[in-house]
Amino acid sequence: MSAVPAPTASNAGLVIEFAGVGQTFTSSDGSPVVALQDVNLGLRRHEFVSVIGPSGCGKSTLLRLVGGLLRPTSGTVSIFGMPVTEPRDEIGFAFQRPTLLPWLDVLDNVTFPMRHKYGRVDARDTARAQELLAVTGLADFARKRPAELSGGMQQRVAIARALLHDPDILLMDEPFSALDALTRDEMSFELLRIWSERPKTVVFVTHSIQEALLLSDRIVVMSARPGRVAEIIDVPLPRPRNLATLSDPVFTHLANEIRVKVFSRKPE
Ligand SMILES: Nc1ncnc2c1ncn2[C@@H]1O[C@H](COP(=O)(O)OP(=O)(O)OP(=O)(O)O)[C@@H](O)[C@H]1O
Repeated sequence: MSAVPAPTASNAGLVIEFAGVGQTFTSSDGSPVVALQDVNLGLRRHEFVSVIGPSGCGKSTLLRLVGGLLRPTSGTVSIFGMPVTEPRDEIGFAFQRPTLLPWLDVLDNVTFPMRHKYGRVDARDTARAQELLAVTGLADFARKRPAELSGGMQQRVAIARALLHDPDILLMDEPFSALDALTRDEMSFELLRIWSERPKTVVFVTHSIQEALLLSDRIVVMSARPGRVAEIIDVPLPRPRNLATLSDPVFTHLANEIRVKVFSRKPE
């Protein structure tokens, strides 16, 4: 068994750290696809960080690396100072589509990861799932099937499922992109409420500058492929954020600034 290196003084305070990370895939015709190149990035405890950038710049790849679904071709991704070598329990994942099991009701969908992992669901898991359904406004829908819910409600079920084991880290890959604009705003506020009640380090991939600004402490702007960290922008908007945040002059100013940055990053 290989020894796990101890955290170093430089990364001790970081929850997630990318150090010189590169990811090269081999495409179906055998040619290399450099998805990420020399990514250096550190995320602090309970920080909400969004990742934004042109299509194909490696945003999902970043999440898959943190989630242990992929090993970097160069550099190291660490969680709490330990290199990620496989999926870990302290991580929750929410994807673009809710991926619920249609034959299970809402409650059983939320507890499904426990059944899948341990072969059973205990009373504590069920109680926690019910609590999360209450937090996400779905208490009355526990016994409904996914097909009986709206898209926004299904996505909330998926988020409740990702939170079931109260992970320290929540990875979200465009979780609201399939929703209409109103539901999207509503879901953003809902997520902020959950995050403030149960703080965790969140990495949130989005194409929406508005969503990134509304939610984040910092926004990572990626360059077009090969994806690199082009810029990290602090979001000094006060919390709690609400509808008024959207018309804050700082919000408007930053939205314009980020728009220029994202659109000026043409593929190389
Ligand atoms: N398993 C794979 N095999 C080959 N190429 C891959 C693989 N996974 C990703 N890629 C390529 O790596 C690049 C980055 O992909 P990734 O999905 O991370 O980008 P993204 O920024 O999330 O894109 P989008 O915004 O369109 O969702 C793309 O060019 C993609 O085609």
